[in-house]
Amino acid sequence: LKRPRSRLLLPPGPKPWPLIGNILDMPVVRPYEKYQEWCEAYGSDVIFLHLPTRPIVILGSAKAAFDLLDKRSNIYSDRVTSVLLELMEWGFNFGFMAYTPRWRAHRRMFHQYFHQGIVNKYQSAQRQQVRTFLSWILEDPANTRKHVRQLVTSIVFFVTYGKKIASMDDEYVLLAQDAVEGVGKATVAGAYWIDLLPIIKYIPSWVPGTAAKRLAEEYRPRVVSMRDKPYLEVRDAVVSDSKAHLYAPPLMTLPDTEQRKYGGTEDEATFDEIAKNVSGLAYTFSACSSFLLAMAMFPEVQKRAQAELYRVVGPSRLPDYDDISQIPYIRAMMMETMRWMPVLPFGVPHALIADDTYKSYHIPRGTMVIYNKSPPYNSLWFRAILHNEEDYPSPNAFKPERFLDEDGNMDPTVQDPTTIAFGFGRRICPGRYFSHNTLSMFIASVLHVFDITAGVDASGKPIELSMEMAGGIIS
Ligand code: HEM
Repeated sequence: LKRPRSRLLLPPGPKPWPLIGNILDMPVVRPYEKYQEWCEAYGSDVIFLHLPTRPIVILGSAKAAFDLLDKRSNIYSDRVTSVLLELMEWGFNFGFMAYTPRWRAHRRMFHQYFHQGIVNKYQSAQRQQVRTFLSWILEDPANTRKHVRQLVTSIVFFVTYGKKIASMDDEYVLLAQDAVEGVGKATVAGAYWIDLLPIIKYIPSWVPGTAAKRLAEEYRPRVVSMRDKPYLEVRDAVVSDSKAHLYAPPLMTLPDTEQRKYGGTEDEATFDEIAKNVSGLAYTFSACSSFLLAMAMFPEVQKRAQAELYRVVGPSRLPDYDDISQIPYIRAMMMETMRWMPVLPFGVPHALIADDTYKSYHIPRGTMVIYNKSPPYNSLWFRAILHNEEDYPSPNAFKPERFLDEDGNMDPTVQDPTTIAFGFGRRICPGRYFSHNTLSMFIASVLHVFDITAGVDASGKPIELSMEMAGGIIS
């Protein structure tokens, strides 16, 4: 009540109830469908929702997302700290931190290890892990999904801790999988009242209506184990100098440089948390899986890529990074994977640290901003941004050619989907260059040695594939 009211109108949206605002309107299942309905009903790509703790703005077009989250990223880079994620002990991960000096310190340090000029240092580990993965598929193609999960976990653990992951049922793979699953469940905006009414965290979890607390209690031990166990194991090995089981000089244990550099300084705690930051695992898993699905659904694309690989690499060796850089079609396939089935349908919500005005509407400080960029194929958002006919004709088709000119080179006039899929402004994904190297090696290596087709059912009939997503914050 004390805050001065702006004379401008708030963006349109469903009518709020006294006190509880739009709590009851918040969709829990397939929220993007409801968001789409609102945008159509109110004829606006900016929708406003009143919630007791903070308002929410939903952006329904790429233009609105760029205008606010990118061009005004000095005020749109905060995060809404989720009570539920905090209760699950996810607070150490800077992707969830508010726009504070602590976040800045983490981001700066993460950047030192993953910026564009340095990521190629990890290429040999990425290449080695992908090649090992090929042998798993050869032996056991029925478990491809599990192998992909093991691969992406192996790459991150190898680079961070110098550890090899022995099997797809490795404790660390399962821990990471479980912990990330908790994020998916916790982050559907408005799904849990605890984020709307934080007082719920003080109510015992046996009281009806405190499902979120029970969810947090279920996932907390898994998150804590994922965060601390591998880190402590490697740190102990470094301290006791028994590094025999480590295969590489890992990021976090380069004893002469990093440890000594940060030991005893204020940066030590930041470095410790960065070293435990295995974020990005689930994103890469999603992208690799979508790519495999696309290949099974669009065999002609697969054939063209294989022909290109055959031309450049030949039949007697596996592709390397130099080869990949000579094949624009592979680069185009990566872009198409990001566009066709984006990894984070809603991105990660940003929040606003100062009052703002957009399209003559007032957006108050503290508003949480969700950009609804890519839910399933048939929704407005998907068409509007990464599936719009104008930028991407026949948007449901997986067509890497759309990014190439007549001579087969990259066509700079086509909007690069990675400018959207990795987020915006000061919060843009800092792991994008690293992920690019993983994904390009994955695509080239898998296609060079395998044909990807749908599996068969019990009667031997090919399984029908569709591009429907399983839901949650990560596709
Ligand atoms: C296909 C793979 C990936 C995709 C599509 C992706 C996408 C994203 C998106 C959309 C965001 C949120 C940006 C925003 O708030 O606007 C993000 C944040 C982040 N990503 Fe990625 N990512 C991928 C892989 C990775 C990898 C491999 C790593 C780690 C090496 C990583 C580390 C992070 C971190 C630390 C953040 C939080 C940044 C912050 O809040 O300041 N990501 N990512």
